[in-house]
Amino acid sequence: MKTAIIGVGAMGGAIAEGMLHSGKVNPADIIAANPHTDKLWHLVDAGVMVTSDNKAAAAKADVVIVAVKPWLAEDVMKDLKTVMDYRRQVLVSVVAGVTAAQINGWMQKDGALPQLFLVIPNTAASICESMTFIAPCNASEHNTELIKKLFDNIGSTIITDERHLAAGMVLASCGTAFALRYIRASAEGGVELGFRAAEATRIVAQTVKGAACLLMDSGSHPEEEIDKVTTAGGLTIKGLNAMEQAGFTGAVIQGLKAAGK
Ligand SMILES: NC(=O)C1=CN([C@@H]2O[C@H](COP(=O)(O)OP(=O)(O)OC[C@H]3O[C@@H](n4cnc5c(N)ncnc54)[C@H](O)[C@@H]3O)[C@@H](O)[C@H]2O)C=CC1
Ligand SMILES: O=C(O)[C@@H]1CCC=N1
Repeated sequence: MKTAIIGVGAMGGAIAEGMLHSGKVNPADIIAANPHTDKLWHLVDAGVMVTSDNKAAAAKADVVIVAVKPWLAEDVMKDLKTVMDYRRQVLVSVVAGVTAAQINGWMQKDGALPQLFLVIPNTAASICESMTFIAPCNASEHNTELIKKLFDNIGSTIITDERHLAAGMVLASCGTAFALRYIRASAEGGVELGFRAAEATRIVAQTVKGAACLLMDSGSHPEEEIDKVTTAGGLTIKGLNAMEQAGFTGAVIQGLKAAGK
């Protein structure tokens, strides 16, 4: 199965990197299309076909993933429509905020619509740790299974509907930046406590990874694991209470809601 990635920037690039990293996708089955191919030589070296011609890339693929900025999506997709065969090809849009209705309006061809998937991954796709949301729109069960398998290669997937994509994106795609900002804040505190910046960042990153793994391995509630850390009258509870007094939980929820508007 050949996959074309149209737009190989932060997100499209992470998908390509992840597919390579997984070892489960043959590099020769990936076609990467970007107007500027000069930054994509590492993909060429890995065996990926790279081109600046979107239509040539799409024509060769079974799955066409569009990963351009939202304001370019209409022109890019209308251009792809001229070469896509909806009987054998599937369209995947990772373009945030562009709806199935909009895409169907652009892609409708002689009364036919493409089998469409709205997909929201995150940049951890590059190391096969994405949390990816997949919303099938006029797609068969067979193709839904196929697209799920493709994105399972680069992390964890949830099949959902279009209504839930925005919330998923805020939690998991924007959420990558939010989690990293916590790490940066904590590392800055670590420097004040006496660690060098790089050392503090490594310590906090490992701590956050460990905390996430505790939840994922045990399925326990965060508060259950927090209870194991907070000694009565101890240090942790003083830290947690000071953070809450400064509005920690409220600030996180406000940030999520602002991003989701
Ligand atoms: N960055 C993220 O964490 C996430 C991004 N998205 C969505 O992915 C899409 C891409 O975002 P980023 O990768 O962050 O942007 P980006 O700017 O890093 O990448 C876009 C790429 O498209 C290329 N491009 C520009 N014009 C093109 C054309 N006519 N044909 C083909 N390629 C073209 C650019 O050269 C660039 O490499 C956006 O729609 C965004 O909403 C979705 C989920 C997460
Ligand atoms: O910030 C953005 O608009 C895009 C969508 C999710 C992550 N990056």
